Amino acid sequence: MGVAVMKLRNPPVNSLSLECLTEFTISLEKLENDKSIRGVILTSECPGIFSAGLDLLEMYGRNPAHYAEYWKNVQELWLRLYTSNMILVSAINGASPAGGCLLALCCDYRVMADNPKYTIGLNESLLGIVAPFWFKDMYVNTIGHREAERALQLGTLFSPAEALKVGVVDEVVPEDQVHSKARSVMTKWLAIPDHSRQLTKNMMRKATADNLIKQREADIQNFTSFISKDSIQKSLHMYLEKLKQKKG
Ligand SMILES: CC/C=C\C/C=C\CCCC/C=C/C(=O)SCCNC(=O)CCNC(=O)[C@H](O)C(C)(C)COP(=O)(O)OP(=O)(O)OC[C@H]1O[C@@H](n2cnc3c(N)ncnc32)[C@H](O)[C@@H]1OP(=O)(O)O
Repeated sequence: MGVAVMKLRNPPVNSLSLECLTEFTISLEKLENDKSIRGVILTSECPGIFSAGLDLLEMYGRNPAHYAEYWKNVQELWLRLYTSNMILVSAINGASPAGGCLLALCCDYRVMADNPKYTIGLNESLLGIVAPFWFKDMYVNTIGHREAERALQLGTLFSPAEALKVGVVDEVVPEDQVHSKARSVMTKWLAIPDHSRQLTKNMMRKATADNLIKQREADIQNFTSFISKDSIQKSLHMYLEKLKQKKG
């Protein structure tokens, strides 16, 4: 039926390394250029994790040129996903913090597994970093200004039930039904003529995408100088240590 399934596979936690981001963007571009493909189901092959978000090791202990290159690729993936002409449905089969949530928010419809261990949200503030304006814009577009304001400040990671209530996801289903539900949602969306759906999607999303396009270079510079600060590097170090200690 012209639907591709993209499975994130970067064990152990599907963090979005530079290599992973680049491969993702290229795969997406290929699908976009393949006229037989009208929809993509985005999911994960890592058990219990949709995506741990941006790779913290790409943002810690590197040089400014690396940060700039990394951020350019994060922007590129976001622009491609958010403005895709294809129907994107995410089958969220695991934890989805920060950049993981961003991937899901780019989709036209989000189905999440009903497992309270899985959480989703833009938790950047908990790491001592700040979600950039275009993450924020997409959050506001999805859940409204008040909910986004609160969730961004608190770095809230929502359980599936909470995410459904606030509108971060569109549907919560038993874990073993996430993929079948994503497929049935896709079937419904495929019934809409592409041209009218695409023009409508473009009308809804263009201003948000253009907001980044017109200041991409400044955004890269902001990110690079922010992430290079000693205080921010210290916060990231502490967060990485906390992740390590969780194990021991
Ligand atoms: C003024 C403003 C201007 C510009 C903008 C400026 C700022 C920048 C904004 C940047 C936006 C950032 C977006 C992000 O996505 S940041 C990443 C946020 N992600 C997280 O907080 C998730 C952290 N991870 C977890 O919570 C857990 O790992 C998870 C995903 C729930 C899985 O748990 P579990 O199965 O128990 O696995 P472990 O925790 O044991 O992890 C295994 C292994 O993976 C490492 N790891 C986890 N997450 C990441 C990651 N995101 N990047 C890199 N590495 C990660 C973890 O440390 C373990 O490593 P080890 O070596 O110990 O095996």
